[in-house]
Amino acid sequence: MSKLLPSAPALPRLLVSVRDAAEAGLAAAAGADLVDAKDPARGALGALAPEMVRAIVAEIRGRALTSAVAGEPGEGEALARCVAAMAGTGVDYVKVALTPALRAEPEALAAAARAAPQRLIAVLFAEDALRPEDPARLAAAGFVGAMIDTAGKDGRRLPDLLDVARRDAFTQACRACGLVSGLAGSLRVEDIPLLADHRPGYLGFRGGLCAGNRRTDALDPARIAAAAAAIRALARRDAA
Ligand SMILES: O=C[C@H](O)COP(=O)(O)O
Repeated sequence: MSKLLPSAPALPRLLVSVRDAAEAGLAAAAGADLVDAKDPARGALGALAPEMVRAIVAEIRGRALTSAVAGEPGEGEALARCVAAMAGTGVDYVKVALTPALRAEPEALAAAARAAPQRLIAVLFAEDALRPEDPARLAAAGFVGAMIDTAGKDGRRLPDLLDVARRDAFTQACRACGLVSGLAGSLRVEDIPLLADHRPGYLGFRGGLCAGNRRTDALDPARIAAAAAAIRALARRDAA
């Protein structure tokens, strides 16, 4: 497994959010490319305690890439602090939510990127205004990736909140400045072919891979395997 996520892969990688080491092992064994540490009981970007993230990294032992959520800091100083705390756990990538106001603060963004060099991914929410200049600003500040997720977790999925043109504009803008892009937001396995057409770096899942589609329930290894198989099937579709 390469240590780096490519910004323009032929096929998207599969990100699965996990809440503990047991789920991390299960997700990697079932086919997750990127095991993402997150507390689903604490909203869209709930951070786990650093000790739990260390346990997840230890469980994975290089079988997959790892990422961890550093939360949703509201202002510049807290941003770098949250990022630094998660970067110290040894994860491959740190994900942090950026409000529209924070996205317009170049110094705070650069300080955050310095706290996790070559490892920081911005999370933008589909409910907020997405500005065409966001990816280039993030790349200039030193971020390596940007993803869109949904904040509300109210049953609406990413395709309900962001139309094809806006999803495509986002992934294209990321590729143009060398950022890894991610798409997530209450996705289901059946969304994979549609969203893969935008050529994102990865597709992110939690609820859609849990029993009953409830993100606070346990991950279902059969659903993770089905998502991994759906991504592999894209290669056959594209070759046909
Ligand atoms: O980072 C990706 C996610 O954890 C998405 O969660 P969700 O599928 O429950 O919206």
